[in-house]
Amino acid sequence: MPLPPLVLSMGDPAGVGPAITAAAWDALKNDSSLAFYVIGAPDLYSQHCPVQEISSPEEAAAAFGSALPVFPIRNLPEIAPGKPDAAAAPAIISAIETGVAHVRAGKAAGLVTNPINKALLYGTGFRHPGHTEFIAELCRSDGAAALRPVMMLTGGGLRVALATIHQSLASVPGSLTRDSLVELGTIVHAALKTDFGIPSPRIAFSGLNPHAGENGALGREEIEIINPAAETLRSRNIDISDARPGDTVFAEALSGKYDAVIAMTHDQGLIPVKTLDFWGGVNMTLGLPIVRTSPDHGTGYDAAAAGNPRPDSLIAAIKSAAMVARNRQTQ
Ligand SMILES: NC(=O)c1ccc[n+]([C@@H]2O[C@H](COP(=O)([O-])OP(=O)(O)OC[C@H]3O[C@@H](n4cnc5c(N)ncnc54)[C@H](O)[C@@H]3O)[C@@H](O)[C@H]2O)c1
Ligand SMILES: N[C@H](C(=O)O)[C@H](O)COP(=O)(O)O
Repeated sequence: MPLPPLVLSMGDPAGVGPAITAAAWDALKNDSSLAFYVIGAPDLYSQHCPVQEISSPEEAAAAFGSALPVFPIRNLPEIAPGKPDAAAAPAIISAIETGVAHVRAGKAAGLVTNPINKALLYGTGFRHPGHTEFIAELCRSDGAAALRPVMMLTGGGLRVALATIHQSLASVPGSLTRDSLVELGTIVHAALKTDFGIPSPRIAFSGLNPHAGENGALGREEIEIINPAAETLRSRNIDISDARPGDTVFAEALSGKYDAVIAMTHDQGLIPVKTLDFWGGVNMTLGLPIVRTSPDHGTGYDAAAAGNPRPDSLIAAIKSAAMVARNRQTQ
């Protein structure tokens, strides 16, 4: 059965989002299997490419070959590229909310988010650390327990999931628990099978401390938290390593030993992916009932102001969302 189109959220209108969305449409417009529409203000896109306003997602597929389908947002003040403005915050948030609602209603196959400036949104009272946590909250059904969203970055031959996401480095050791790592390993294992089609995934835990703690001499989180979590997961038939040294585990994964690495901190996990493949990197959220991906870069205000920012990572995110949606459909 053909899937519905993907939906893109506008992101920060002063960032690279509008230009890379138009450029991605231009690159993909002849491939109906990657059809998408964007929720945003039509004027943001019409300066870059032909645009067709749509009043429902069902109109997107027919329009896609000749114009960028735009599901319009009307409450956006005029914004110049490279000049962030907090007045755009309600429209930025509403584009994400509407995108999630469309996917949950089955009108779109997955959500691809354009970058937002987190500090700008925090300043207007936005209380979620990023898309990842906000979208998990939007996906929570009334009265249900909170979902555990998992950030995974792919690129450069790596898949890297994060044990901790948007939090200070100082708070990381205190928030690592055995139960939380068991839950995380279970979600990553299920996603590798379902979303990536890997029948028998092999996963590595990275250590937190240098040399994975050097038998406890350089830190005890490996002995007391990470390795016991790995043991529990192995007892449930999940192929996962004890904590591997963080400086070599990514080279081991690149050599083919692991299908994914679980990193303990945001930068430990994202530095290898963004360094190896900034333009092909994709950020995706595992553990949700909807498909969600994003480029691996941020708002890139300087690139937006200079004009012609690169759409490569957004294109990779669109292709990844389509792949995951297809894989989920065939389960
Ligand atoms: N998915 C997201 O929403 C997301 C992801 C990462 C960062 N951010 C946000 O982005 C903001 C800026 O973060 P940052 O400066 O650390 O990272 P950034 O990715 O925006 O910029 C890093 C460098 O890459 C360049 N760049 C980024 N995208 C580009 C593109 N498409 N074409 C050409 N050059 C590009 C920038 O000009 C800059 O030199 C922060 O507010 C952060 O919260 C959002
Ligand atoms: N941590 C991500 C990165 O650095 O690429 C980024 O901030 C995006 O996070 P959300 O998808 O939660 O907005």
